[in-house]
Amino acid sequence: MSDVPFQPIALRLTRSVVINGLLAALLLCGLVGWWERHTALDRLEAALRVQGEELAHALPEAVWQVSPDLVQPQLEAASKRVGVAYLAVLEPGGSRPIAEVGQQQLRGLSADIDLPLLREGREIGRLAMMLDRAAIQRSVYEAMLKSMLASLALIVVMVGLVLLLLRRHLQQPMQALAAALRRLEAEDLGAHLDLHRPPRRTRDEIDEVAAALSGLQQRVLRHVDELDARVAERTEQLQRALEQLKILAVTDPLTGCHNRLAFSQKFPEAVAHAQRYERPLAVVFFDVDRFKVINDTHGHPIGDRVLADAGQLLRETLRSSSDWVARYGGEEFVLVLPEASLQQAVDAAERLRQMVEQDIRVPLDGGGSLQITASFGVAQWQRGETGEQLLERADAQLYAAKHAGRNRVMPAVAVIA
Ligand SMILES: Nc1nc2c(ncn2[C@@H]2O[C@H](COP(=O)(O)OP(=O)(O)OP(=O)(O)O)[C@@H](O)[C@H]2O)c(=O)[nH]1
Repeated sequence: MSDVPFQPIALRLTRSVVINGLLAALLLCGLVGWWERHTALDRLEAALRVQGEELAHALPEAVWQVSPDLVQPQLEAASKRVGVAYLAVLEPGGSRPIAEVGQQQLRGLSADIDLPLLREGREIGRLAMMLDRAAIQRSVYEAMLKSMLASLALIVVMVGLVLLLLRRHLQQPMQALAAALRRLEAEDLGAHLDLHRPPRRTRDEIDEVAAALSGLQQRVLRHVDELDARVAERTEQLQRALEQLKILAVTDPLTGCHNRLAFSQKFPEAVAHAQRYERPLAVVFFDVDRFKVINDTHGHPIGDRVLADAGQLLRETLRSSSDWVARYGGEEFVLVLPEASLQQAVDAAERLRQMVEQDIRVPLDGGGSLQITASFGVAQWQRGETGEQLLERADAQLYAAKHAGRNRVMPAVAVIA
């Protein structure tokens, strides 16, 4: 749309007013001229006839006195009238002129106006008048031309006036409206739509358009506000859901401990930290004793409850915020204790062993409750050791604890490299 050249509406309207006005004026002048041409000749002829009659009334006295000095001036005065080609006073009944003005066109022709000159009811001569039709037509055309020029001048004045009014009442307010709309930017849709029009008692279409645009502006603003609020609300919901998802992705749903995925991400970091800063790191394997028997005897729901209680106990009993626990698989958990010496890890495992034995009581359907025990394998990270090797050593200690009768803590002895 912006490729199309701009043309002010006032200019377009003015041009079409000028063209159509000129065409209308030409048509009007043509019609008037045509009408004038037909009637003006008749009117002029009638006027000349009246003048001839007045002359025929005034002349008899001078003719009677046979006084050409009196007749001639009257004929000359009358011949000055436009359209008179020839004027003559003729002898009564004859064609011989007593006095005449103009070219002698009467020879062999009959006069256009032929009036008797009467004295006391007796004809004492005749007044003959020939009309100059070419002069009459010329005067008609001159009158037409003058009226056309006057119409043209009137049209020019009218067009100028229309142009001024269009500029003031249409072009300028429309330009102000366009400028005000251009000022509305995405960041400031609320900018006031002011056309700076002088105060008036009435409203026009431009006021209507401006009012409609203001209404639209308010509705768009309200809609944008609603959208902003909705987006903010949805963003908050999404963020909460995302947080929840993040937690769920790394959490074992049954026990609330880290899951195997979280372990595989966090454990290498713990080992890398211990290696880089040469800090102590210990791991403790935890496994519920004879868990298969529990499942087989009391059913999987009770087995699940045992695992949930064990997981909760492990999570809540961990010493520092840097310690963490993951469900390694089945009924097996692994505790990762950064900054813990072997002894500290053994002490923690022993404390947990006692708590499992004393505190976990899973109520049974038939009455009473189920008491459990757990075995622990403990190992401390040694310089140069990989995470897998550390886990293998702790797992081996768990196996040893099981083998030694369960419900005990078995620490790994340091391996001399
Ligand atoms: N209820 C329940 N049972 C599970 C779950 N994961 C693994 N198990 C069961 O845990 C049992 C593990 O048994 P085993 O590996 O033989 O070990 P155990 O019976 O505890 O014997 P020890 O470890 O030698 O004391 C199997 O019967 C698995 O089916 C679980 O999420 N819920």
